[in-house]
Amino acid sequence: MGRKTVLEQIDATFKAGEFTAILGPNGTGKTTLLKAMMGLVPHTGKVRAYDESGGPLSRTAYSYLCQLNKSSSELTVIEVVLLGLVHQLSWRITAAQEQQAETMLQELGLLHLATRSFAHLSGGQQQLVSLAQALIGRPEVLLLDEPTSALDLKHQVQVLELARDYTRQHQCITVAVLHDLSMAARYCDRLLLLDQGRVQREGSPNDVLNNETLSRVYQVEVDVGYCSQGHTYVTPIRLLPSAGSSKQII
Ligand SMILES: Nc1ncnc2c1ncn2[C@@H]1O[C@H](COP(=O)(O)OP(=O)(O)OP(=O)(O)O)[C@@H](O)[C@H]1O
Repeated sequence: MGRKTVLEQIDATFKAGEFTAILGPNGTGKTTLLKAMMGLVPHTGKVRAYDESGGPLSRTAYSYLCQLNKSSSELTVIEVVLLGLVHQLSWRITAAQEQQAETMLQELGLLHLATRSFAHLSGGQQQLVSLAQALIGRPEVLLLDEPTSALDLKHQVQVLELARDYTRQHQCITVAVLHDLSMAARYCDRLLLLDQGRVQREGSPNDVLNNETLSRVYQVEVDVGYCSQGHTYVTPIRLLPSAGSSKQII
């Protein structure tokens, strides 16, 4: 990025039908990795995606949900969702495309907002509508940057279940940047833990989430446990002395 190297020696493979979370501290290169996969930042090395026959996937097969920024767009909610079909739209929006957008909104429980101004929605509602936009084109590669950052618990579960189910049903390659380690463990098949621009650990939630690795990467003493259903959860205990004062922010 400019003359600054953000990521180094990233060697990762993402498989169709797998939901992968990218984890790691702030400023460590997670968004940059998604942007490199989208071809949005200059990078050396290669990012390649293949279809079932081994041919390269076209850019139109990718969908990218960027980090939440409150938008002042004058478009209505349904217009924002239809933009997700931008590669298929012509001068006229067909009734079928409009129906597709309504179905997508219905699936996310947002149909009642269809004619509202996108700018006047809450942050969480804008995030859900943006997800509808990302999904409507049935992407084969779905890149989600903190898709649940503005959502309450119910909507976090809804979004992560939807992303997981979509990934399996459509054999999509789905990669999401997440900060909630327990949610990542609950919904993702694979975790990729980044720190200082490098992959520190990757694998199943059980492989990646352990006290030693998380304490080292986040500088926080944590307790990694298993709930009665067998899911991994991470509870923070305290900042480690090497992390500095809790009053000093970044
Ligand atoms: N447009 C930019 N120009 C220059 N440097 C940038 C730019 N965007 C990001 N960076 C730098 O690249 C590094 C990685 O940023 P990135 O946004 O990828 O981190 P991140 O892991 O996604 O962080 P967060 O969890 O805070 O969203 C940071 O040091 C950041 O300052």
